[in-house]
Amino acid sequence: MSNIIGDEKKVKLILSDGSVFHGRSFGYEKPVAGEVVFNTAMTGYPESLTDPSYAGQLMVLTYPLVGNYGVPPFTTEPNGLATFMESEKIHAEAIIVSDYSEEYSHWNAAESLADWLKREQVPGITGIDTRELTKVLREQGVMMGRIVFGNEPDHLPESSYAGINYVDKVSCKEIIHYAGNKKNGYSKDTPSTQLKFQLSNSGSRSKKVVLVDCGVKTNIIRCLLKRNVEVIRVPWDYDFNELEFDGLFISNGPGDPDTCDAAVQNIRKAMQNPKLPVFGICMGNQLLAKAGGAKIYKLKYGHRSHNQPVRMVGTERCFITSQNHGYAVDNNTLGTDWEPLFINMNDGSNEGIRHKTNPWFSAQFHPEAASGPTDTEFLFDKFVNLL
Ligand SMILES: NC(=O)CC[C@H](N)C(=O)O
Repeated sequence: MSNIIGDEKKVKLILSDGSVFHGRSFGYEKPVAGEVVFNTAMTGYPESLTDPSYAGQLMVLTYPLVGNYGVPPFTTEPNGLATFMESEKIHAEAIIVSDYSEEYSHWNAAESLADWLKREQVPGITGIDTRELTKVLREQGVMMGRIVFGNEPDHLPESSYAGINYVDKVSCKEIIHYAGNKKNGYSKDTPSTQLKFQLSNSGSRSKKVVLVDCGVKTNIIRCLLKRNVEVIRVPWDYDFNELEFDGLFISNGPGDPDTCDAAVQNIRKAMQNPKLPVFGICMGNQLLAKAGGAKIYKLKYGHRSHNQPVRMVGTERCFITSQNHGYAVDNNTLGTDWEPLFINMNDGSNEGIRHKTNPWFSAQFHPEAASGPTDTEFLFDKFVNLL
């Protein structure tokens, strides 16, 4: 076996404030730049790397040991969805870890993280003091960074994150239909969740949901399909209003929601029907809020982890949630017809909104998890029950 440490090339992470972190390469070697963000989850690197919401970002994992359970095989279900990944490829620009483990062991592992990164041409760097790096990002806020190999010059072309429409880069390019899947079983709504909307009919025809694909994670589609709805996945800027459908879902997606005006206009048009059920997740929360007239701002260092506590407004119910976002809805700009649905218990920021009378709601966190806790999956039941 080759000595991976011996073969590793020296590599530098250079932050836009001038700080430099030295490490070693274990993935593909090409210089990259992106927004440096940290994720404090202890597991889930295959899901996070393939989450399209990480496009344009260099992902720092604060959990020190990474790679020890390898990477699952890339297989697809009959409907074309990836079985174990959140999309068909790695979307993060790079992964930055403290202690990469070349040795791996897991019943479902097909290859090492290093081999996967090399095949997908994504850099991975190890030996980085990720505690120190995270302290810098927490104190100064997220910033741009570059990864430079060996003796290459320190300067890559200028790059930025804000203002770039990453959604357009990762959204599907044409409409994709998925039939609902009765077989997987439809879990009934939890009566105790206290998120009450009037239930509409529950006829036998399977309901159609338009899914605005801003960079949708596989498990969101799966969570809808297993509740036996038909999903019509449309490109982020497609005007779906001419289609025949029973509910609107707005997906997660990378980057700055202020670059997604076309989607906001289409959502606003759909909201002319006050009875249409609408549910959004993450970027979907931000776009629904924008369609309702609210404003978005950028958090200092975002929420990326498996243990973000949120409280359902008007109740004492708290949930531990999976999150990945850098922007947030400004609660103070919500119109009088809207109210916060969830609040983050660490920093008080918005974690979801609801309309006071119409069946429109959204979550800033990820009820579909993948990876992370599944405690809020009942929100899909709420949505499907409204159809
Ligand atoms: N996961 C997401 O949908 C991210 C939403 C948005 N791009 C943000 O960073 O805030």
